[in-house]
Amino acid sequence: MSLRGLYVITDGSTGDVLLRKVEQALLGGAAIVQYRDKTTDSARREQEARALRALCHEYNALFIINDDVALAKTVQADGVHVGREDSALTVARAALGNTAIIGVSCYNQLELALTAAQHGADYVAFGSFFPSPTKPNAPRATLPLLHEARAQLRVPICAIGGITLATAPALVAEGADMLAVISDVFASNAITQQAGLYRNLFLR
Ligand SMILES: Cc1ncc(COP(=O)(O)OP(=O)(O)O)c(N)n1
Ligand SMILES: Cc1ncsc1CCOP(=O)(O)O
Ligand SMILES: [Mg+2]
Repeated sequence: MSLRGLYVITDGSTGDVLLRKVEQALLGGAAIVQYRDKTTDSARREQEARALRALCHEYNALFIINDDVALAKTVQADGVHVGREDSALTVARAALGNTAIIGVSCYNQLELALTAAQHGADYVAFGSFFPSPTKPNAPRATLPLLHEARAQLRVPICAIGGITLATAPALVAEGADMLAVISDVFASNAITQQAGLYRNLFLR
């Protein structure tokens, strides 16, 4: 299990639909799954997180929780993803320990990524690279930023935001280790096939 490949992020589906969609993405070769649920339904969130963890591990994929360090700890997720509105990296690390994977959003700021890497982030994420149907107001990152980040950083780099199969190859060519995708995988009516096309970008 490595920090490379297709990184799918759940789309707000719940229950059986959520599990079915994620399993389809795993069948297509998703390497990492992030549970992103912005609701406050803590009982459902915990139940879904436990089920997703088990499913991901069946497929040898990593399971990451968005935002919620406490939930990541409760369900023994592989890690957590935090942004500027969330727990600080140091707080997440103290809660989850050294073996947890902690990813940090760096938007379009290389300085944030250099600091995160220095403080022990396991990966950094830049984006949104393209207009995102999921998060239309996200800050915009550019391919030259990604190029410069690749030159300066040794930690794995994740690209996110409005990614499609048309734009994905350029991100990989500029040094993205992971492509984080919501809509272009989960809004597809052939999720497994779509995930497989992303997975193929990482074969070497
Ligand atoms: C892999 C990955 N990269 C970036 C984000 C965005 O995180 P954040 O800025 O905290 O925004 P929300 O996703 O919490 O709305 C992410 N979730 N995953
Ligand atoms: C969470 C997040 N952060 C920046 S863009 C984004 C959403 C990505 O979703 P999509 O792949 O549908 O653009
Ligand atoms: Mg967040």
